[in-house]
Formats: sequence, structure tokens, C-alpha cells
Amino acid sequence: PADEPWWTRAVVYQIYPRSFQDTNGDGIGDLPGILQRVDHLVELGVDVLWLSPIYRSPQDDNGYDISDYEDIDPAFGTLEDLDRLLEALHERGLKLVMDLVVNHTSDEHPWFVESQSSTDNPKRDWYWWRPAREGMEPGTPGAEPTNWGSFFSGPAWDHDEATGEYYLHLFSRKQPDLNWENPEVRRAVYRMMRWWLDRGVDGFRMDVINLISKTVGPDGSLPDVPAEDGRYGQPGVAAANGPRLHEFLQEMHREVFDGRRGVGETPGTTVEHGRLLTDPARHELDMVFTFEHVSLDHGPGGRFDVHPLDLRDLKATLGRWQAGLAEAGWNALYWDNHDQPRIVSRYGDDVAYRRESATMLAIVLHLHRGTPYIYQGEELGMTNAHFTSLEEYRDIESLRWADAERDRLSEEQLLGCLAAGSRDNARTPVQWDDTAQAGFTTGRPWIAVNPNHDTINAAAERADPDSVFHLYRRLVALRHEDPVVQRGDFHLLLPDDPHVYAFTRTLGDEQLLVLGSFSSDPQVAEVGPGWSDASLVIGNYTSPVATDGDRVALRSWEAVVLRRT
Ligand SMILES: O=C(CO)[C@@H](O)[C@H](O)[C@H](O)CO[C@H]1O[C@H](CO)[C@@H](O)[C@H](O)[C@H]1O
Ligand SMILES: [Ca+2]
Repeated sequence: PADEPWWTRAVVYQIYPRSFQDTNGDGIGDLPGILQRVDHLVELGVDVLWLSPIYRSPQDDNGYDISDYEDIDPAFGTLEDLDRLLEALHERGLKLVMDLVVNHTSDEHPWFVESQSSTDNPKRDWYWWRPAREGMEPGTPGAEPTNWGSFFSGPAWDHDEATGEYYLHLFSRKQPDLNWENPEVRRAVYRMMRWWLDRGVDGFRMDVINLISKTVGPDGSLPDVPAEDGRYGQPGVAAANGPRLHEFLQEMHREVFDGRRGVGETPGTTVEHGRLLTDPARHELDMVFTFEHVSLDHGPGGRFDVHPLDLRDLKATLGRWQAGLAEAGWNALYWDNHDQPRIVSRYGDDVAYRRESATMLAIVLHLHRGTPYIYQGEELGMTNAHFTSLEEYRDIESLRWADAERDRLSEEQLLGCLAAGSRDNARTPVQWDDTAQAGFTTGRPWIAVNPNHDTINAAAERADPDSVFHLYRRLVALRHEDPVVQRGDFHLLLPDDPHVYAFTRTLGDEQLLVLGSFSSDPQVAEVGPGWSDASLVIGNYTSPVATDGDRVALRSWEAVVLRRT
């Protein structure tokens, strides 16, 4: 019904501009390249384009370190190029969502340059400056104001020789955190957001937005966090979901949003938080990205310490978020993005069953209740990079982790951990065809093209009616047409089955049964009575699925959606 928000029927496509399409042969994707490929988005049928950062930036973290929020980095193009893209998207009924990175700026942003210049500069309090720990020699390990660790390994504080104080950076030292306690900072951010909305942008994806409110003591002190002796604390602990987060987001909503929207990236957020953040009655965010389901194969060592997934954990986690936001709030559904290894290699089988497992994972995700996100290349079934040398890696998080672990692990062990957990797995150029550089560039790509582009590429996928690409087109069309897919209640089945993901979606007297096998071996799903004469909605095998009474037999990595009324 018309009063349902548009995004309950929408599908979002994420582009990582550096790796999408290069048009000037410098090996770096750019805005004219996205314009050139807009018809790929139209053919897929998606409704919204989310662009990872394209702002002026020293590219220390590939654009998530911004030095000018109101200009485009020359590597990606110009403001005019963006206006042309915006116009082309709007003409085709698509919306554009920009990446909003305001937990931190680049250390080359004029705000920080000023703030760093002297302790009494009017912008000193725009960032987090603190003296060394009591009685410790400034600049020596352990003298940092708190024991907070950075997401990119090492301490979250850097000592500034010139002014003798430390500044906070939860990510790289070239990404100093903004001090949102300072109302001037908030006003400057809201003014910048309105500038982009006035330019026609339709909304924002907000980077680590739940880290903007730090836990500050009444005297302005910042607390240490639990940590093993001599080691830095878990990154973000004293910043995640801080005391003033909801206040800041409600203020932002009042100051900025008049109907245009925002999705928040919120690492370390619980279901309870998710509901508070996305309950429309609270006027904060429209949906959030949670991280629980993409951390289930992480061992104690985090993302580079990868362990086999237990499907029961995945079902329990996604099931909890579905149930938790059923009454109020809304989920953002994703497997892939520019920070995660590709799901077909991670939870699927990218060797013997790439098409089957990629399409099964797509069907299972897109039939959940929420707004699905497709990350560039996911619709082609692109796999992890499978790099074989350290030289091939580019990602600051991976390189700093390898540096920190070099004495503890052998080169072979380092390569194994990086191959499984690195963000670069998601950042290899999009594979458009089977030519030398996969049609991405006529030059030398900034990161290596995956050699499997000879068989895995858009041209081949488009030519094969049973391909991953055409399955995604059908899923997007289903989301647009089917109210049960859009709004049906979610109910998990078979929670203890270690191989089959099963659930129903119900709206009125219409019900869908969704089954996905996470196994190469044949599986049987006990689905109970009443499905034997159900109709097929979508499946990833061309020949019909075998139902006999209350049992459905699933072939390798098979997924099927049945409907009964
Ligand atoms: O998962 C993570 C922690 O290990 C990181 O990959 C990631 O840093 C975190 O999810 C937050 O990501 C966002 O902010 C970062 C800092 O801006 C940027 O590097 C990521 O690309 C962005 O998605
Ligand atoms: Ca280029």
C-alpha cells in the first residue's frame, strides 16, 4: 500500500568507484565509467545507487579519509561529472545515495590542519586532543591517553610533536576522529549534508555512524577499556553506541532530512540498538547495517582468523534481527560490500558449485524482510581474489595487520589469513568481459584483475539465461511485484538443521516457503504438510524440485521458493 515507505520495495546497488569502470586508462575507476555502465544497473532493475566515497581525499583508506567534502577527487572526476551521473540516474528513475564519512576526516582536511596548528586554535576542540598519560614520557608506547586500539592495528592515538599532545583516530592516523560533542562540528556537518541534498542527492549511507558519541567522563576524561596486559583494547569499544548517539541522530534528522533518507553503518550494534535506531517514530535512521552475520566465521583473532561457518549460528543471528525489527524498524540485508570477502567464496563454494551456491545465497538473502543491497560483482558471482603474494594487497587494514603480525606468523600463514579475510577480496576490478583487463581499463589496474575473469564476467553471464546475473534480475523483479516478499512476516523453520536454511514469509492468507541448502550433498527438508501442491516462485535449478508430502529433496546448494494460499 502507498503508505509503505518506498525502500520496502527497493533494491540498492553499491559501487566502489575505484574498481568499477575506468575510462581514461589510469587504471582507476571513475565517474564517467559509472555513467557508461548505467544501463547495467537498469537491466538489473535496481532502484538506488550507493556510491562509496568519491570526495577529494589523499586516499589513505581509499576515500574514507576526506579532505574536502564538497569537491570530487580528480582521480574520480569533477562535480560536473557527478551532476551528469545524477541526471542520468534520475531520468531512469534511480536514486543516488552518497557515502557520508563524518566520524572522522582526513588529517589533510583544513579543519584538522587548523586544529593541529596550536593548542589554542579555535578548531582545537573540533577533534579529540589529550595530553600523555600521567607520569609517562610522551611519544613512548603506553603513554597514550587511553589504551584504545585502532581498527587498523596499533594504538588509536598519535602523538603530535609540535603541540606535544595526542589526537584520537579509531582508524588510520590519517583519519582523526571529529569531536561531535562540539556543536560547531555538528552544525558544519549538517550544513554540508544540506549542500549535497540541495544538489539533488537522495540520501546518505553513514559510515560508522554509531561511533560518533564517545563515552566521556564528567571531567572530560576518556576511560581505558578492558584489555590484556600491554595490549591495546578492542577497537571502538568506548565509542560504539555512546551516550549521546540518539540525541545527535535526532538532531541531524531535524536539521537535515525533509523526507530524504539515511542508512547507518553500525558495527557492534545489537538488535535492541537496531530497533531504537530505525524505529520511524524516533526519527533517527531508516535502516542499519549490522555486522553479526558477517563475523560468524571470525575466530578470536578477528577477520584474519577465519573458521568454518556453523549454519545454525547464521540462522539464529539473522532470525533474531528479523524478529527484533518485525514490529518497528527495518533491516538492511547484505552479504557483500567493499569491507567483506565475497560471500560465494566465504559461505558458498566458488570452485565446484559457484553458480549454484551464489544463486542460493542470493535467494535466501533477498527473501528476508528488509532492503537488499547488491555489491558490484556479486550479481556476476565474482569470487575472492585468491592473491598469492603480499605485493598484490593494497588495503591499509590488511597491510597494517600484516605488519603487526610479521614476527609472529610465517609468510605462508600471513598469505593464508589475508586470502581468507582481506577487504581486497571485494576490491578487484569488476569483470565486464574476458579481455586482458576484463574490460575494466586499457591501462594498468590499481589492483590486479582476478584471472578467473576469462569465464566469470558480465558478457558471459548476460549470454547465459541460467546465470547468476539473470537470477538477480528475477529477484529484483520479485521484490518490486510481490507484497509478501516486501512485507510478509518472517518465521524461521528447522533452526537446528546444520545444512538447510528454511523459513516462511506470510502476508494474510498467502505464504511463501524459502529453502536453501548450504551443502554439496543432497539434503531433505522436513517442511510439514501442505506444500506438495504449492507453486514454484523461484529456484536455482531449471528442473522442478522434488517434494513428496512433508519433505522436500534438495540438490547441491539448491534454493527454492514455493507459494501457497
Ligand atoms: O570490519 C571492520 C573492522 O575490522 C572494518 O572493515 C571496517 O573498518 C568497519 O566495518 C567500518 O567500515 C567503514 O569505515 C572505515 C573507516 O572509514 C572504512 O575503512 C570502511 O571501508 C568503511 O566501510
Ligand atoms: Ca580512471
